[in-house]
Amino acid sequence: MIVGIIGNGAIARHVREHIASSNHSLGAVLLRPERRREHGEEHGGDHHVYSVGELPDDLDLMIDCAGHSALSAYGADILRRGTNLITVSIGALADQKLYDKLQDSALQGNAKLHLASGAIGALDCLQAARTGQLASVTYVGRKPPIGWVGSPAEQVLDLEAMTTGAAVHFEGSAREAALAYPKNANVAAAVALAGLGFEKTSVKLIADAAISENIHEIEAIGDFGSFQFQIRGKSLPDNPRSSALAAMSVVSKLEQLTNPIML
Ligand SMILES: NC(=O)C1=CN([C@@H]2O[C@H](COP(=O)(O)OP(=O)(O)OC[C@H]3O[C@@H](n4cnc5c(N)ncnc54)[C@H](OP(=O)(O)O)[C@@H]3O)[C@@H](O)[C@H]2O)C=CC1
Ligand SMILES: O=C([O-])CC(=O)C(=O)O
Repeated sequence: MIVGIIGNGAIARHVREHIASSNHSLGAVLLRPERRREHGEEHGGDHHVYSVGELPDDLDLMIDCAGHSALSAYGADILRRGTNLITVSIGALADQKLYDKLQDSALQGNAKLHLASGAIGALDCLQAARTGQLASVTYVGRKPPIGWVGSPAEQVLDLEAMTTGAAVHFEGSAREAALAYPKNANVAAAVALAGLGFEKTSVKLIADAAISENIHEIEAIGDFGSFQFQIRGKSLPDNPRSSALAAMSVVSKLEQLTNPIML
């Protein structure tokens, strides 16, 4: 496939490395229009483009690795032009207007928006469990203080001074979490979409000085029984906020779309 990527950050770089060593080829890297000045006007060997209109016609797939504002800015136009899109910015779907717009655009363009599972697992279990009755789903996201820098946690905690202990800085619904923490609570949105929805999924976010990994936990109870899931994810070397598994889940989704037999 000829694949385009939105963004040039930690997740995007991981995905680009995979594409470079696969049978796929990179067709475009979509960056903010402001970046055009830094890179010059030409579309050099880096495949840089600065708007959806500049994307090549022969793209088979776009991958959003750039966060909520990018999905909001480009997602609908990409889907409307008939290009399938993988996104890791799942929390953006907590905005119901954006959700509806993306859905309408996908239908108009006969394209699909594929959600990468991100930094969490067990979403298949939740999806199956919700076809029976799900009584409750709670998600707890725990990161070292540095993982919350730039988030609303800074308004209630002195993250830099936090060298011991753990502190809850958010408790509420998955919708509130996903909208307030666009770089940190995409997992809350994934859990909500797989299970009980944005309102009924309870979320707790914790800064924990005693850990070095991003720990995500789900507890679900329903007609199926109950499960507890915990993952201790290493962060990407160039972004302590983002788990490596989130980038790997994008690669996995790309493979799912191309392999003839896939779980
Ligand atoms: N589903 C999940 O479990 C997870 C999801 N995520 C999501 O993935 C996003 C990216 O993570 P990561 O790669 O670690 O972040 P980085 O900060 O390393 O990179 C973000 C990249 O996106 C670009 N970007 C941001 N906004 C726009 C925009 N409006 N248009 C074009 N480019 C844009 C940035 O460009 P510039 O330098 O110009 O700003 C930068 O290249 C996170 O913000 C988060 O929302 C992250 C981790 C887990
Ligand atoms: O990468 C992670 O560990 C989780 C994350 O940032 C998110 O949910 O947005």
